[in-house]
Amino acid sequence: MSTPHINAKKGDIAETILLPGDPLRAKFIAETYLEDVVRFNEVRNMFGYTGTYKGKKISVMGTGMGVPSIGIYSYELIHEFGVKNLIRIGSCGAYNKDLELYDIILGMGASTNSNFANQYNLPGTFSAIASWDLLYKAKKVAEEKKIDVKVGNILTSDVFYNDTPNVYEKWEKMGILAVEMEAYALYCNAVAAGVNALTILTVSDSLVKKMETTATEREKSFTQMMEIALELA
Ligand SMILES: O=P(O)(O)O[C@H]1O[C@H](CO)[C@@H](O)[C@H]1O
Ligand SMILES: O=c1cc[nH]c(=O)[nH]1
Repeated sequence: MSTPHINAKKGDIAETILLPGDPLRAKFIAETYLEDVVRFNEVRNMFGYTGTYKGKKISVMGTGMGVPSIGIYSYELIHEFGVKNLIRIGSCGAYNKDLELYDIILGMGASTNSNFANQYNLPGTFSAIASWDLLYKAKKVAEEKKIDVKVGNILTSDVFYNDTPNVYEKWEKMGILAVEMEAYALYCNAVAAGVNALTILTVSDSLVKKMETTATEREKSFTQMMEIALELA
């Protein structure tokens, strides 16, 4: 049951999958946390792995950057491979002044400047929200692990390098905690198919404080977010 983008058979991919944007973050998670790992995808170097974590089957795969990319992968995972729980684990830029590097956010909802939801021909604006079950579980896991998490609205942006200076201040005024580039599409695809999705983010940089982590840190050091997500299988 291969697709143009995923060279795997149904059954090769677990019902629960972690989805970092970076395929090398997927490789790191598979190598660091999973047992009995099999790589099920390498098309376009978008590595995907299935293994077990504490005895439970779980997969992890990169999604690439941006709404179109995660739109493709999440749609195929849901509709061709029967995936039921899709947990994005991404980096984000803080809009809120109280957020520090490495803080963790659970994306209860995603706002956007993307037109992804136009395809549904809705007579209004669609609010994309996380699965309550996954959100609730992730919050409980974080509490058990004594990891502080912020829960709230995030922005899924089509633009990384924005030509309009300080546009983040308008979103911050509306309670947006941080910006990333995929959650809105993931939530749309999940809810339209009746499956579950959640986005967990680690603050990789702050637009307010003008601080940032390195590429290697983004690949390998956001382990608290990974460890929360792994418990959701
Ligand atoms: O770290 P990932 O998961 O890729 O997430 C964020 O990082 C990328 C931009 O650097 C975008 O994909 C954004 O959503
Ligand atoms: O989309 C993103 C991700 C991380 N940091 C940002 O500033 N934007």
